[in-house]
Amino acid sequence: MAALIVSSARHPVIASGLVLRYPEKQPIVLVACGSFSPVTYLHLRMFEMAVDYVRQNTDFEVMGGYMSPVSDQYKKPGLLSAYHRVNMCTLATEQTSQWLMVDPWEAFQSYQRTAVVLDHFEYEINTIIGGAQLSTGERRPIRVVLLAGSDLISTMSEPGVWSEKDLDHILAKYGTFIIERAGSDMDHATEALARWRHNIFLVPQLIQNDVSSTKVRLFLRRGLSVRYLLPAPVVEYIEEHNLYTEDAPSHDKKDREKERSIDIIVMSHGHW
Ligand SMILES: Nc1ncnc2c1ncn2[C@@H]1O[C@H](COP(=O)(O)OP(=O)(O)OP(=O)(O)O)[C@@H](O)[C@H]1O
Ligand SMILES: NC(=O)c1ccc[n+]([C@@H]2O[C@H](COP(=O)(O)O)[C@@H](O)[C@H]2O)c1
Repeated sequence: MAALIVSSARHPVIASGLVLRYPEKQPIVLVACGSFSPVTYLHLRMFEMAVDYVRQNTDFEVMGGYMSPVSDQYKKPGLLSAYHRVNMCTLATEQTSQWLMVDPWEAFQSYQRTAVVLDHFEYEINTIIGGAQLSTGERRPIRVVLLAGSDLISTMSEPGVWSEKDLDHILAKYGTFIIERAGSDMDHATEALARWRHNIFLVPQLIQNDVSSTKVRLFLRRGLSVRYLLPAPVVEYIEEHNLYTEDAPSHDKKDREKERSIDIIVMSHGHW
């Protein structure tokens, strides 16, 4: 499918046929699903944290990392058009990394559940590309693994957000690396998911950083600088296209609370 072929053109590992460097390891790719409105350094850091965790604690080898921006039909408050979100993710990955990519397949169509998105990656990487290649020429399937923050995983215990069938499909077949997120308790996030424990890897955030897209959007609306919170080409893209200046306040209670708390901090420092 075009999505991955486009990405592979600039990806040395995929361009060379996804060659497994350590044959004794199990090859994996990391897939992060989300709004990325806009992409922040924390989104990129999630992948680096997962790779450090993989090296130190597992027998996996990470062959690549993908961001998969959600479709416009997700209709989350503050969700800019897929066109701009994919462009920003592309700038962020192309200019900062050799192994991170954006796959636009999910973004430019109707809303797709995460289980379906992971199946798409599984098909593209194993059926179309043929998985990983060993130096002997032998091929080995690559496991697709979901990469997510603990706030997203905690929604897996909320009624009505994920179907039981999808949860089993995602956690039994693929598994997940969960990145600790400030304000979202990891134990709470996973307590209802114990039956898939063997496929859930908890990655602690050793340097606390709670940058979020909601905060970045709020800063932009208030005319505050977001430099050094996002990759410079993304900041320039936002300025050039005058994005997020008229972002509507969120309808979501949790997001409104986040915005209010930032407003209080900013006002107490006398910015307006
Ligand atoms: N600061 C962070 N720490 C850990 N995980 C994060 C952080 N920011 C985003 N993520 C994770 O990145 C993925 C994509 O998130 P998404 O774009 O929906 O981010 P968000 O920053 O929470 O957005 P918004 O603020 O618009 O709700 C999710 O799995 C989310 O949990
Ligand atoms: N049932 C599902 O497949 C399901 C439920 C909630 C969120 N998600 C995904 O999680 C990602 C992030 O969502 P939020 O930005 O709402 O946290 C999105 O890609 C969304 O599609 C999937």
